[in-house]
Amino acid sequence: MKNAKIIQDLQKLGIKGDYEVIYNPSYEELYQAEVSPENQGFERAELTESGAVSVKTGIFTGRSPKDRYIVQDDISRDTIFWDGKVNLPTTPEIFQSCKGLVLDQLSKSKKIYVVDAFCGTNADTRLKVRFIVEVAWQAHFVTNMFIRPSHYELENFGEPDFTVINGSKTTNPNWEAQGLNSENFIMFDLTEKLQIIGGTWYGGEMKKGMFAMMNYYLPLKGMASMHCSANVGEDGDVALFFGLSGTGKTTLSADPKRYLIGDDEHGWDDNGVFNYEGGCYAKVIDLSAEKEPDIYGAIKRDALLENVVVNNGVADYTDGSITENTRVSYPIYHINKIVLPSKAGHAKKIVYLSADAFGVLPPVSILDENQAQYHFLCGYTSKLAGTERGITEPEPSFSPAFGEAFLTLHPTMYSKTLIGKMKEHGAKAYLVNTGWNGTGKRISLKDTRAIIDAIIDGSIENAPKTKVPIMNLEIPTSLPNVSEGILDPRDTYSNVSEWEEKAKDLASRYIKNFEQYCNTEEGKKLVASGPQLQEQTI
Ligand SMILES: Nc1ncnc2c1ncn2[C@@H]1O[C@H](COP(=O)(O)OP(=O)(O)O)[C@@H](O)[C@H]1O
Ligand SMILES: C=C(OP(=O)(O)O)C(=O)O
Ligand SMILES: [Mn+2]
Repeated sequence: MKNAKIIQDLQKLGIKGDYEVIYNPSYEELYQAEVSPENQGFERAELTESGAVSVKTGIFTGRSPKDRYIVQDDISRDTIFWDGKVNLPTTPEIFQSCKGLVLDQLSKSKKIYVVDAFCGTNADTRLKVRFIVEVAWQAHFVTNMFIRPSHYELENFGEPDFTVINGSKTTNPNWEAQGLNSENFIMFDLTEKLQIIGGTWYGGEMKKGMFAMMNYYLPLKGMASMHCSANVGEDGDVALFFGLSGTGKTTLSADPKRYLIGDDEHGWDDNGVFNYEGGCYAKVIDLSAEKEPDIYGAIKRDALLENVVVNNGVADYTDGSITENTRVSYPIYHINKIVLPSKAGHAKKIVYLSADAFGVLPPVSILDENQAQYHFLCGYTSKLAGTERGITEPEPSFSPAFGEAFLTLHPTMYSKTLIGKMKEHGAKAYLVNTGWNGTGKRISLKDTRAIIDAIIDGSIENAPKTKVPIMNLEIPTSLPNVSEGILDPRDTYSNVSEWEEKAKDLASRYIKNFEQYCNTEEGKKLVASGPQLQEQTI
């Protein structure tokens, strides 16, 4: 019996005691478990009018990067990028101590949910991940977000490649003596191939945790591993949308004219682009059926809302009183136009989404090959409110590969692999500002969508163009269906000198940030492709 084998596996891992195992529950079983009156506190879910259930994730409504550690040992020592910020080192001893806490917590459970799922569409590069959780909606979350194996695949799942044990109900009392940041922890051990979680209930730690692991294994095999959404047109033309949280990956990839490949995490190998996930995780703050019909329509039975205010069973998407980072997860087939399995050919258009809080960047710039590399390494954008603890308003940030928080290797590993693929397949890159301009307002979704259309149908290449000084960017001055007077950011200021002042400030930030890449000839060569404080002389 499968369950007897799973219980044996859990006992071997150190989850003792007498518990019932619920293995890969169906959506119906998950629903019954989530709304059970036995649930306490944040375990509870409530049914909403759309058919989706809604939960609160407790004090953690976003990721907690300062509590995230990777064990430093013989496997990780010389491979992980120990930048002192994203990948914080911990010792095998501290990991074992926290693992003990998580095992003790689960050993007290009467019910344990075990979900076996895939991370990665292709059999040769996917991770077979086993999630072990005690909260029903956490099992629902990973069922939505990861690739659901077929019955046949589940029968033949074999040993997992990676295991995630979520002990969100426990915290670490020894954190101070152990020199950790807090009683909460998210830890990875690459030798044991294990992620453990304590303190935080936020499901994003499991989702982005496995993304960080794919970001480790795939580039080491020469593949690009990317924080981007992806879609494909009728002709098989693939577009990628890179960007930090809140910049528009999910929104802009749900395009009724195209087929969705995935909304957040992809690889690119010799055959093309492929999704890591089996679902989407969309922001729902201010969501409306008019502006975002595909995402709105995806919120139905089996979708899982997080931290949304619900009044008498009706979700109020305008209410950000719990967090700005209100979310919904749903299986990818809740979007009407998709490709399944989630993969397609090689990408032809690469869009870097940047939400510029300074209002300096043009809504769209056309990048040449060196600029494509320069801006990918810079990853200039803003951290938007909500997805990370402590971020409450847009904070300018240079996030290499538009995903610094999830890079396990040196940033140049990601630029090398991506730029290599781009050159091989003749892909063109564009920098799109989905943030602010001189009006003080965010560029409208309608304008951004028209810009994306012009990139995808190629009309941007035939548009009249000009060069924006200081930022050293080439822009179109007119595009079909894009509002007049916004394409050149200088036109959105009452006085051009205002823009210039801000642009100089931003340019010096770019230049300073890029110094870290100037210790190689290759890096130094790219400086000329970035913003310039002096007029360039040839
Ligand atoms: N011009 C714009 N382009 C894209 N998104 C915009 C724009 N203006 C406002 N938004 C809003 O910003 C958010 C983008 O979030 P999302 O697509 O989930 O980002 P990501 O997937 O990159 O985290 C959505 O709530 C969307 O409605
Ligand atoms: C879910 C996250 O990001 P995104 O908004 O890119 O989906 C996250 O950063 O935890
Ligand atoms: Mn997203």
